[in-house]
Amino acid sequence: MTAASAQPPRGLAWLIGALVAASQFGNYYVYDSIGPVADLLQQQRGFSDSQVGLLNAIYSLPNVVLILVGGVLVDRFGAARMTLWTSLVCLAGALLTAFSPDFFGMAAGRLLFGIGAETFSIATLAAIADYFGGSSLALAMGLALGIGRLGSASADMSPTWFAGTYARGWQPPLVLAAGVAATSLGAAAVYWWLDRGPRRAGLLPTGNSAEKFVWRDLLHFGRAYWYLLVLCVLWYSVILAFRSTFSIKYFQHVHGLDLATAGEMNSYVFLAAVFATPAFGWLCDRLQRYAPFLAFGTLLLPVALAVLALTHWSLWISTALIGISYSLVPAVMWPLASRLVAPSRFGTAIGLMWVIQNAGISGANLVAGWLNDRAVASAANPAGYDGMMVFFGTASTLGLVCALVLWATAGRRHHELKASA
Ligand SMILES: N[C@@H](Cc1c[nH]cn1)C(=O)NCC(=O)O
Repeated sequence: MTAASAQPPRGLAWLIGALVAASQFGNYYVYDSIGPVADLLQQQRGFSDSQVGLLNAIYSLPNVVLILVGGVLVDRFGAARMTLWTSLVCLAGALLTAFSPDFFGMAAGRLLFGIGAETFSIATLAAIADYFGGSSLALAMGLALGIGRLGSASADMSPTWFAGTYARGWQPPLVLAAGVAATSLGAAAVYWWLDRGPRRAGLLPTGNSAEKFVWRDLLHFGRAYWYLLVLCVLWYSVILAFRSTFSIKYFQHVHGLDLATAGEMNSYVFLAAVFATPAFGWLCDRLQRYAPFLAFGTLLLPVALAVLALTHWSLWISTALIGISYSLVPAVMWPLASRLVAPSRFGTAIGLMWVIQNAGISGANLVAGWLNDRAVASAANPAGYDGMMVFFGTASTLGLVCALVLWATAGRRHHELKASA
């Protein structure tokens, strides 16, 4: 992840960026492949909401510990090798999910996928940092994140694009997801192969240069970092448990949409993020204001949930609000994190945030599934979803409080944020 003094050729850097983004597309497609089949899994395999929630929760579960190890491995073995290895693990997980005969096999597949996918995401960030040491770094990261969102949107649109696949039941869509994971592996393999040249030429770090991980480092982060961490946990837990697991079903059962329309509605959030995430990042960099944008993006989430749960307004309104939130918060959060901690601690800081974030996402999926099952939520009993919406509304409002405290205590200007770190 360290910058080399001589840079690889620009053309090669953008080619590697494109390959990494293509690989990230597959990773996010598989991540979001459960939501569109949630209803089919219930109808055809008799899964409960808790079981559906567990299929996404179990993705996050191993990362409660492993993501710190993953970061160290990326530093040790290099981004290219880790991107390749972890995309292989992701493919194995996607195949196991699609072809396993029972729930436990599927859950094991999602577990395996989760083990690969989060470290894969760190490796892709490291890959971009390797090739874009200069001024295009935020743009390149924003673009890779944006293409990843396109993968999420494609998974949600797949009931429309591949209606025949869904008509044949729960399994063919998951086999399709495994196919997408295979293309992700292919892109990672080409990246690994291309990367050998500049690495051997000494234009990139060769790996094996990991700084020793010191637990004491964690205590040196300032107050603002901890507010950001709690905000990260609450906001991602709600947005991922809702948008990636339960929203399609919620739209079907509470707002009367069919599967294809519900998937399409959900996908617009991700589609907006494809373009808006890099654009918002560029804007925040230009204006050098982070905390107010973060507070605004965070505010939109509980507002959108309230609109969904308490009104009969057009679903376009809540979709637009969540779309802006989903684009704005990540575009600001990661650059802001880099301003809150010393550069030498950035990996540790992100690793720690993701450890707790994964615990939160996992817990939110389990709690929401349990609340729905307890209230027997279904198309015949849409009020059964009220508990889940209160839970998500409360958590996202607490996230907003963290964003406001962060803004009030440390966030007037980015240099003040730096001073508070
Ligand atoms: N740790 C990941 C969690 C995630 C998000 N989508 C799939 N997994 C993360 O925070 N990534 C950054 C992001 O905004 O996607």
